[in-house]
Amino acid sequence: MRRLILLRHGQSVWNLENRFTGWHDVDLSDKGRDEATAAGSLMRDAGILPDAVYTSVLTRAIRTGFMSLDVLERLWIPMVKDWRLNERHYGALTGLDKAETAEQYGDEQVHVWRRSFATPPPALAVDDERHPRHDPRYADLDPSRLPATESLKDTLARVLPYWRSDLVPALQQYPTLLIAAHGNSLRALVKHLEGISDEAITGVEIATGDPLVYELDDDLGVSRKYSLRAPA
Ligand SMILES: O=C(O)[C@H](O)COP(=O)(O)O
Repeated sequence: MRRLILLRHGQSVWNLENRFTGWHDVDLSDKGRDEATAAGSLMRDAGILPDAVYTSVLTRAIRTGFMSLDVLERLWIPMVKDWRLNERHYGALTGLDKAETAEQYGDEQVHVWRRSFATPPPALAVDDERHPRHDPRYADLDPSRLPATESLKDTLARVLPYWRSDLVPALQQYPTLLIAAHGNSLRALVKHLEGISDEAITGVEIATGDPLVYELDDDLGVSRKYSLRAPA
């Protein structure tokens, strides 16, 4: 049996401030750090010990993976960081207050931007300092691959090739694989793993700091799924 643990990072400072975050690199809040440590304790208490961790290139996910492994005394396992596990890019909404944006554009429009499958938020201009072309961590990537905004569909379109090229081989190598990532990059993975429709995925939420365990058969089909914070 293979095990995949999906872990959304703990609360970030911008989650706390209710701001659209996306690819902005904000760190964990104090509560988020506690959640990351608690996620490690949940894995330890369940006897679920990751053999490798895959994460994004954003501090809140990296630190969540690191802090949970620290509890497990497994900081020595391989840690792979890849931009394709980043949060969905929030485009021109990046940094805005979610409640103020809802007052300006209406709850319905903001809900469409946040949860519709295929409608992306307004895009960033290339010369906007928030555009990933200005961030040195993406300097080695062909600029045409860098998003100026993303819907969940766009996020899936970068996560899925990475699943096939890197995560599936990693699962074949490591019996228990931890992915420490983000609400929407994980929703994209969950959609694929569970075969959730474009409509139904709009209602799927992933809690911060709650390790979701997928037990997978040899063909990587899901045989069982449970949350470590609220086991069924
Ligand atoms: O990027 C963000 O702002 C959050 O991490 C996820 O936001 P959402 O709940 O609006 O998808």
